[in-house]
Amino acid sequence: MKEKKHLEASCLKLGLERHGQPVLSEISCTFKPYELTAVVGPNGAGKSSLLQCLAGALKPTSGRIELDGQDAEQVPAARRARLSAFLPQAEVPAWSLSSADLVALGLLPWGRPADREQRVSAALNLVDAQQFADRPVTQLSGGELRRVQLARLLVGEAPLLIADEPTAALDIRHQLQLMQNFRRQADAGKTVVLALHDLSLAARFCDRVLLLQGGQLRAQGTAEDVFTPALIGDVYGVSCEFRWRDGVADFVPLDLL
Ligand SMILES: Nc1ncnc2c1ncn2[C@@H]1O[C@H](COP(=O)(O)OP(=O)(O)OP(=O)(O)O)[C@@H](O)[C@H]1O
Repeated sequence: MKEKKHLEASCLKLGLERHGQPVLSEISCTFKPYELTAVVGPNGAGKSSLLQCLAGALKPTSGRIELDGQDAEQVPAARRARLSAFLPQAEVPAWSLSSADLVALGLLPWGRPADREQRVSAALNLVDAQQFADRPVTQLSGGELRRVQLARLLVGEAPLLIADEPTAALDIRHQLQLMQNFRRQADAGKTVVLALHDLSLAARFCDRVLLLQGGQLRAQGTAEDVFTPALIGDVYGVSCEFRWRDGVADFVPLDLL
């Protein structure tokens, strides 16, 4: 089957229960090609659960995910693996693979492409991790390992990229580099969905923001729509300011409410 360059993913009244507790309720939203979407919200709001449903790692309890209008549950697993690439929030390597071999796992849905080594090397370059290529992943620092895992996400050709808190372990240079990478991926036509805690990075790089609270979609829209002191103050329980300059927002949390 012809590989897709672009993919639209939708959640239709998505609901999820974990251990009998509702953690997502009636979430309806669409992720489009050329768009970088940030999923934000307090701890436990349901960001990871939503991303896991989108990636096919969790099965919704109600509602559904559609990929270009087709019910995702009807898409064969091998095909779904070529449509979306997913980086979970925390992933501890179980084996002592080299970084290059870990990155190459991101190419598995496409078999063993002839230019595998060049692709792995290019992906490691994207995250400034080429110097770790031969190093066992068990001998990397937390942020170095995260960059190698990000290279695994970026090495393939999936039109939908999903990453859960990709910047969390990274220093500021590598956070900026990574967000620029994701921006370029979206500008080239990919559908990019990131769970983020850093509201300034979300405002600066993302086209759309989904704000979750208690498993519900509290707001969605542009950063200007969603990042108001009243709404963010209410959802996170902090007084705050957004200082906008040329489309760049500095988010300043001021005090607990
Ligand atoms: N493996 C699990 N089993 C049962 N409940 C879970 C599991 N993982 C998460 N939960 C619950 O699901 C809800 C949503 O969690 P989720 O991890 O999706 O939130 P989150 O917004 O990603 O949070 P954080 O910002 O802390 O990563 C929480 O109430 C959490 O306690």
